Amino acid sequence: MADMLDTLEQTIRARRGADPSTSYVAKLIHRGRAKIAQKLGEEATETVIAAIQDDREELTKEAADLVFHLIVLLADAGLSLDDVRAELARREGMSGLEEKASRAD
Ligand SMILES: N=c1c2ncn([C@@H]3O[C@H](COP(=O)(O)OP(=O)(O)OP(=O)(O)O)[C@@H](O)[C@H]3O)c2ncn1[C@@H]1O[C@H](COP(=O)(O)O)[C@@H](O)[C@H]1O
Repeated sequence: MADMLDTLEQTIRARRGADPSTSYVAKLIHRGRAKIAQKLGEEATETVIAAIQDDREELTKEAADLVFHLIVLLADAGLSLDDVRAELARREGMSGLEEKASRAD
């Protein structure tokens, strides 16, 4: 079965050039990188609030919004979830100290 995030990423990529009046992804990308980043920041804040309030249902919804907007931002920047996976896999193969040093580069 295809991973849900991979399917969503494909849909987001396909919607980038769609009509902004019918596609939220197209509308957001049309508004530019700074707007996408702003939305990601808002969703991150809402996720943090839900976590602090220990509201598991709201936390799940806000986390979904956060991941969705992160994929939109990555797509707009010409990056993909595979790039993030590769970075995480690279870190997994390192010792803790090596990983910390590589992030400081
Ligand atoms: N997963 C999502 C998804 N998650 C969140 N959102 C949208 O993110 C927005 C966040 O809510 P806000 O109130 O913060 O934003 P807003 O008021 O709509 O926008 P602003 O004017 O504040 O910028 C809402 O409009 C949600 O509908 C999503 N919009 C689309 N998708 C999926 O993305 C795919 C492509 O969607 P379209 O581009 O609309 O075809 C489809 O598979 C959709 O299911």
